[in-house]
Amino acid sequence: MIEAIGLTKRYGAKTAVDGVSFTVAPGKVTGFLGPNGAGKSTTMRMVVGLDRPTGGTVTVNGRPYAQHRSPLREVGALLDAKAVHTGRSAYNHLLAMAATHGVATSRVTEVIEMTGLEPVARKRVGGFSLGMGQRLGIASALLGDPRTLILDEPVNGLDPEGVLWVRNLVRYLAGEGRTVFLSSHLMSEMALTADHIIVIGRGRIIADAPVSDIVGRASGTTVRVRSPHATRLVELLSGPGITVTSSEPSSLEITGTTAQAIGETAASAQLVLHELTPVVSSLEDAYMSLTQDSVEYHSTTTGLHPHHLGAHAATTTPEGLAR
Ligand SMILES: Nc1ncnc2c1ncn2[C@@H]1O[C@H](COP(=O)(O)OP(=O)(O)OP(=O)(O)O)[C@@H](O)[C@H]1O
Repeated sequence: MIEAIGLTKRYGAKTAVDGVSFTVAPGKVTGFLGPNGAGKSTTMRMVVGLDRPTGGTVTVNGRPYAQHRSPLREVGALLDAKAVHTGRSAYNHLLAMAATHGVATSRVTEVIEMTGLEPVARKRVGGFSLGMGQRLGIASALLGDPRTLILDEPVNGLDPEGVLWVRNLVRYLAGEGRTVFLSSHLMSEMALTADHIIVIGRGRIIADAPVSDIVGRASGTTVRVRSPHATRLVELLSGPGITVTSSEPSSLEITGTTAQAIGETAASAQLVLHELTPVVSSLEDAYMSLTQDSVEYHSTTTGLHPHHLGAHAATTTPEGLAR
């Protein structure tokens, strides 16, 4: 269990994490999602005492990380896979960690097997690929058989097989009742891996809900309509909370009402419709609409769908999704 209350981190004038409060519960995988620079790593570093909060508190299994007698057994963390730059072999690196933390030598062999590192276990870590480095980082995190796992972008640099392996591993660990907190900037990956998602943008929590809720609340809010009488239909539909965007004259994207209401309005005015489609958002869509205001640096190829750009005033606001 991880509990943050009003957690804040400022670097000079820059507020990296801005008064966030959240709970990461045991027995499930909680995804920590946000665009680059949102504050994920800083938050995770504060959880394990690597960064000192400017304000607020964070505890792991009921205590601040530093107050645990054997922290490695409480919390396993993968924070920067590239941090291990050593001439030692993976086996010796893990052995040294085990020795300094009172972990049995047999556990080293166990985590090497669990993470598929056997073929390279005797090789110098300095020469590892990013993927192998990630596996070693995860092996280190698992070494103390901790109740809580914190993994910062664990699938970075992994091939599809590696991504699948991480997904199965974290689901397995959560299934054993452990607390699993992992960050990513990829909603698609989180959708397949996490049970619960906390979304952070510009240092603030913008959503904290089960995966199904996040999609559910964002979906069904847009209806695609094609009609030769689009202009008349827009006049009839206009009202508070309704937003209409149009990429071509006969085609509309309408938010703030339902397909049923639009169909009835059209029928009573005898307007022909060529299409009436509720657009169910994918998780990626939900994420984009949640974070579109909180991306630090927009590029011109953000992958935003045109309707997101137009549907800015949609009724589903980030605040509306936050708990
Ligand atoms: N040591 C530091 N000094 C100054 N600013 C920092 C420092 N560490 C982080 N920041 C800033 O704080 C903000 C949050 O950074 P953080 O690394 O926590 O984000 P992130 O969500 O993990 O992003 P990424 O996925 O890019 O790592 C960013 O604007 C970053 O530039």
